[in-house]
Amino acid sequence: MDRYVTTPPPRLEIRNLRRAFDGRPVVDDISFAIQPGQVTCLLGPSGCGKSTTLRMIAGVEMQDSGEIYVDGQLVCDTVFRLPPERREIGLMFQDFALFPHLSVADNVAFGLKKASKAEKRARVEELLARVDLMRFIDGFPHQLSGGEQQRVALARALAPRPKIMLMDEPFSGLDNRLRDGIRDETLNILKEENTAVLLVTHEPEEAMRMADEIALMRDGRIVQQGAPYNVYTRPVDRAAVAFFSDTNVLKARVQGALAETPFGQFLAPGVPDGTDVDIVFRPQHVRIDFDRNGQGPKPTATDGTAARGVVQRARFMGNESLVEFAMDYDGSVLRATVPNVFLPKPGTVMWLTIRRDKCFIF
Ligand SMILES: Nc1ncnc2c1ncn2[C@@H]1O[C@H](COP(=O)(O)OP(=O)(O)OP(=O)(O)O)[C@@H](O)[C@H]1O
Repeated sequence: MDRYVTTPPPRLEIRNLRRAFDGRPVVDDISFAIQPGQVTCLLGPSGCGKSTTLRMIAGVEMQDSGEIYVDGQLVCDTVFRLPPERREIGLMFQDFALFPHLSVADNVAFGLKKASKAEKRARVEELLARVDLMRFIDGFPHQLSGGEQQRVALARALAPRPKIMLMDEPFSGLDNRLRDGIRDETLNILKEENTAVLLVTHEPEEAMRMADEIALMRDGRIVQQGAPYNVYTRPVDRAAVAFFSDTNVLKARVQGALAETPFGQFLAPGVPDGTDVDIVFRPQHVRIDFDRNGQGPKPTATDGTAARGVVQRARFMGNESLVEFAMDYDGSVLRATVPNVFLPKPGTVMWLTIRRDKCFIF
């Protein structure tokens, strides 16, 4: 019996990928790996280098340095370059453009160059059944809705059994209600096919919904990588918090490992005396209490001291209400969200506390 258990190499691995345009680094030393059946999301604002990374993996853009491996085999470095069509990579982009003059069946069969007629037909039928579109097999793209076209595009991309699927904002052309369903369905099919998926998006909700792992990108670099829960709850910096949600910021100076604020003291272990810090927290972690004869709630260890604020504006957002307060201590605005309907009148005096365990100090 074999005494050694070897772990297979990742389905896709990129090492130290770099690309500059006109001397400006656009992809700046990016490395990551994706296993079969895993969805990794490159998430970041417009222009941070997501699409360029994807294009290098697809083979339509050359890197300045770095390597790309599929199943442990070198696909591309600065000397060797496997042509795009031999990389066994499927592509899905926002403007997925089915071929308008080809039938649905011929669109799906497009990448099956080497297969026999019978094999092609079998694979086309299998995939169209999988995306629940067999009834359109002899139809043409213009007879399909946007969502149906998207599902044909998925079937077309999957037909040659790619090892890796690269998706660049593939759902952004669809309207909201349709999008959730198609996203989930696409994800199920990709998982069943055991495809490694690299999805590019600038929408945190999409990344949280789809990804097993998020790689947060900024200015050509990956600033944080991990499971969505970890990236959301343990952000590396203020911008990483702000990328996922609205934020509030308190400024404070540290003395004796404590940051003094109108909401009481915050622990700042290891921060040198005299350092100015930002205490960052999300609106859902602000607690609101009514004013009782000019008093707020008593200080507690978990919520600190209450600070007095006056309601400026309250808006109903569907699942929650967003209330903006002008704070007494310096007139700055803090935002709080409250589940369901909570619409106090502008001018109402209230007391705010902040959940200590949900704050980030940078
Ligand atoms: N061929 C090119 N020549 C010059 N600059 C380029 C080229 N391709 C991309 N860029 C620049 O590189 C930067 C990153 O572009 P890229 O498309 O990778 O970003 P992105 O994160 O995908 O953004 P978006 O979500 O808007 O597509 C941008 O500033 C872009 O203008």
